Amino acid sequence: MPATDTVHIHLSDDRNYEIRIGSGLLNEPASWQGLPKAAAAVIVSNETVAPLYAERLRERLLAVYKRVDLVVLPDGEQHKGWESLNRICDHLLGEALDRKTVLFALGGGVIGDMTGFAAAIYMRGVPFVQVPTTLLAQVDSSVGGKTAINHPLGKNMLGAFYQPERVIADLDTLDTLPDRELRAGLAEVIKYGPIADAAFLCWIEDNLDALLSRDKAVLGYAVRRSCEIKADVVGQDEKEQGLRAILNFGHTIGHAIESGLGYGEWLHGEAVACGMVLAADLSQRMGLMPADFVERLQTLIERAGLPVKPPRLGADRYLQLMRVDKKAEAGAIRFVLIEALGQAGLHSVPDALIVETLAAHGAA
Ligand SMILES: NC(=O)c1ccc[n+]([C@@H]2O[C@H](COP(=O)([O-])OP(=O)(O)OC[C@H]3O[C@@H](n4cnc5c(N)ncnc54)[C@H](O)[C@@H]3O)[C@@H](O)[C@H]2O)c1
Ligand SMILES: O=C(O)C(=O)C[C@@H](O)[C@H](O)[C@H](O)COP(=O)(O)O
Ligand SMILES: [Zn+2]
Repeated sequence: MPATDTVHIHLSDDRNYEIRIGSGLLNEPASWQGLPKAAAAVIVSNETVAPLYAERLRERLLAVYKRVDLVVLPDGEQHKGWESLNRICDHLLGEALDRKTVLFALGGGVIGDMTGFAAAIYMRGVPFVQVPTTLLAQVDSSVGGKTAINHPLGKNMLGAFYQPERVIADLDTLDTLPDRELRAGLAEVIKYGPIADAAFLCWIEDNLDALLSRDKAVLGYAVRRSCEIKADVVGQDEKEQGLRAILNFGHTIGHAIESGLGYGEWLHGEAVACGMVLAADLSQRMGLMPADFVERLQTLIERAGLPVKPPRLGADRYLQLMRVDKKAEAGAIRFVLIEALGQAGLHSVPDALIVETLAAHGAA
């Protein structure tokens, strides 16, 4: 049996679940035992991931379920919308699959978010399991139950909070991940340092080269520590009434970049990386953090091969895009700012200061 790290996420009403992390977990029969009983399972994946891992997963699931279907969606952030969601629902309804059917999201965050949303709405809710195959999905999107699709006017604007039954993060699936996607995943790993764990930020700085060269033990620790931090935050504030917003550090500008450019041109992790640099700068301009913090974070993000210079969409366009951010209230844009290393909070920022910051970074 492969070495497995298990992180527990504690939620109200006995909805706790496990995040299992390790090499070879896809092949491990125990990964798929003890899930809700059902006649059928459906693997949802995409054109890139399905040929790599779907057959292996299907074989394992056939030991548990009489029937295992596969729905293969087109690949890409631009396909995280109604059409793909309908494809999943069309299959479930077309095959008359019952409300016990278990969905398995096999892929990155795009597949995970859409499969979770389909699970939330099909017959008002069927169980689902996250099988994340990107670094980003293993450290972030598979955990915590945010499910969604994009709308042309805003990122993740249609969705539900709906928790998976279990998360199975097989580190071996990262072997086939393109370098650009690995770096994008590192953006969300880096995020956890400034918002929640100063020591983890130092660890990332010290281990960045090993992460980039895909040292399995180092990657495993990054996944585990990230999941621990996220599980702790989500356990305290599942539906983002307050604390959970810290996980959105870098996302106010990040999401504006993604939707402003049309989904898919910048990867989510790339947009978040750049958004974190600007949010760090805003933290300084608001008098919360010293200038050397901004330099430190920017240096790390650059070392990770991630972008730090935002696209020049113009200040008005950025403001327009950010006013539909889910954290905005009564038209006021709110940012997650760093208050001390390892501590963050939600702050209203005057438009003039946002414009000044955008201009300083060549975005306006
Ligand atoms: N729900 C959440 O809490 C949460 C958190 C962070 C991000 N997200 C969402 O996640 C999405 C980004 O996720 P992502 O970065 O995983 O992108 P992604 O799902 O688009 O996957 C990235 C690319 O890698 C490919 N891929 C996946 N696994 C692979 C593997 N093992 N080998 C080779 N190729 C592989 C995919 O086909 C895709 O081309 C965004 O939509 C973002 O909004 C959600
Ligand atoms: O889990 C969360 O909460 C997060 O904010 C994690 C983010 O990395 C993620 O991109 C999330 O989907 C953004 O949430 P949204 O509510 O701003 O759409
Ligand atoms: Zn994110």
